Amino acid sequence: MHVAQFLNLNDGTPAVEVGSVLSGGYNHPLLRAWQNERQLTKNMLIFPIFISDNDDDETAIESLPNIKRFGVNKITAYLEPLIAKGLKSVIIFGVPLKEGVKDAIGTAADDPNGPVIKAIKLLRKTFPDLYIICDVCLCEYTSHGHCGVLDDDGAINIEESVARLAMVALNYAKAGAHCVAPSDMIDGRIRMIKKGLLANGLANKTFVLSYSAKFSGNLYGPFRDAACSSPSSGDRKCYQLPTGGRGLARRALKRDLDEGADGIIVKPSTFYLDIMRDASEICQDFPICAYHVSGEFAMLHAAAEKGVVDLKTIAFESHQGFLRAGARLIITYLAPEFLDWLEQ
Ligand SMILES: NCC(=O)CCC(=O)O
Ligand SMILES: [Zn+2]
Ligand SMILES: [Zn+2]
Repeated sequence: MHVAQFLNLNDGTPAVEVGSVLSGGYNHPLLRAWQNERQLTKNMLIFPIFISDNDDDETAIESLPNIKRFGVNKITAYLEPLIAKGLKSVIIFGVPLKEGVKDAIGTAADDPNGPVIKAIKLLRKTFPDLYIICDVCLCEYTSHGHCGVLDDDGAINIEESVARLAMVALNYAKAGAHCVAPSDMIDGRIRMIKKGLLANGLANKTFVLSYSAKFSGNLYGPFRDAACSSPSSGDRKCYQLPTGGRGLARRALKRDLDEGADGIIVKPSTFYLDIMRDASEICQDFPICAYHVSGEFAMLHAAAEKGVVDLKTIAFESHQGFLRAGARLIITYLAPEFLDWLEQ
């Protein structure tokens, strides 16, 4: 019996109508590629690198699979094959390991002989086409491990923090960084950084990529192992956003654009796709970057090791999700793997 008769559809309409059939639109691999709002490409990948002040350092980080901390004498040999495979950009995190180098204002952050400034100069010279982003924060360099300068009562001193962060950003730009990315989340630093760059003739040469929507939470643990940057007391909840703070994130995104950000970061990524979507509306004329943070990366590896997921498949699924939500750049520890996977 015809299905229309069986269902008592006596009006002569077929059971499946013209507009019901979507599958004809994606029944071929090429058609599925056409459905992607954006295809993941090598240009989108930004690889985090940890540079310590031990020049010969090459240390594996247990909680960050396949990721090592390098000294300046070891980093170029590590990056060379990745750049040959198409890596276009890195974001540098400095790690001071030497005894006594951390202080209240994070002097080591922009020490001319410190790891970040040395790495910027070395990478600019060795890899002229590599785009160099520097994370700008104080937490790796302060004795208290907070992201700014503190008052006596332990609260962030906004004025002093912002001034110090702008100084660090300017020194990175002067050393040759193409982009500075302030991750501290302290109010007003984007405007001050822009002012400093402008006053020194560097505003037109330096991209300010603001961590505008950075949430405090449980996903930064492996990074803190790598960068040795856990706060010695308290937490970062008074400057990083609370998990439920969608409205705060929207306000921070608008504020940072007003202050002159050239691009923005949403961090972490997987659990904050709504924020990424918000950012793609609020910052629609700006590049939006997802930061797939250390805890997210470690979770994917752990699940893959347990056989719960396939690493490559889940990596594409998660990163494709960031693009779908509106991101156009991705800071990811999976960059080396993607360079291989995107060749296959
Ligand atoms: N500013 C960098 C971080 O706070 C952590 C990133 C990560 O967990 O990968
Ligand atoms: Zn910090
Ligand atoms: Zn941070």
